[in-house]
Amino acid sequence: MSSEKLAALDARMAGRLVVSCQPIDDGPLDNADIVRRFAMAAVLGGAGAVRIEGAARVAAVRGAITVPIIGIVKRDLPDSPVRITPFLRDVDDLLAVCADIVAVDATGRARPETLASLLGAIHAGGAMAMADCSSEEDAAAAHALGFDIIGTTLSGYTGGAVPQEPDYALITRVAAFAPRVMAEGRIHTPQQVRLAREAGAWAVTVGTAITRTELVTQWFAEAMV
Ligand SMILES: CC(=O)N[C@H](C=O)[C@@H](O)[C@H](O)[C@H](O)COP(=O)(O)O
Repeated sequence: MSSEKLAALDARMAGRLVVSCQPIDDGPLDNADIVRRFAMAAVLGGAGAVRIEGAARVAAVRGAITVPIIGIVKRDLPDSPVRITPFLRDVDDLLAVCADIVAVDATGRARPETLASLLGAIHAGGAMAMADCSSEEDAAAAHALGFDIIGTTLSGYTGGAVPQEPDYALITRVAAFAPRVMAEGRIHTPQQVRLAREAGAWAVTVGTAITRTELVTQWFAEAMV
């Protein structure tokens, strides 16, 4: 990506909070108009960008806000564990509705289309590319391929029990070689945002703690000892 476009990305997103507006599937908030309103409320609260699932929802949000949109498509595939934007047609759909950034699963797991082809399509469409990684190896490979933003999104989600805490160590390790590390995953409090920034995050994404009301309510309900 050109240095001008990267500088523009830094100007809009470096040091900013990103709000992932992905309600729980099939829950009462799982609705395009609610996602649009979550995004508008996030911007009012100070978000520098939003992360939105599905081309139709990106389109709904696009008309309501001017901050960058990170677009993804989530799929449950029968023959691959890759869920986030697995296909070129998903990239095309997100580009068609003007996602500024397209994020894709960048783990080394079996996948239907190559990471290089997804990256090529994102850049050919004029968007920025974000790699959702699970490990330092994923991040190094994605950085070498030319992804603009490296996310810790999938750390803890590729096998075994999901940890409680964010993966600060991974943020630090990736920030040692990549200029734009998105801290993402299990960041639930302002203190955790601060720690992610101290670990070297370029920007920080918070989802569940802002837009999954059922889970946040559960945290509080369970504290009612
Ligand atoms: C692992 C996976 O599929 N993560 C997804 C990626 O889009 C979302 O379900 C997360 O909500 C998002 O990454 C934000 O994280 P958190 O909700 O923990 O703040």
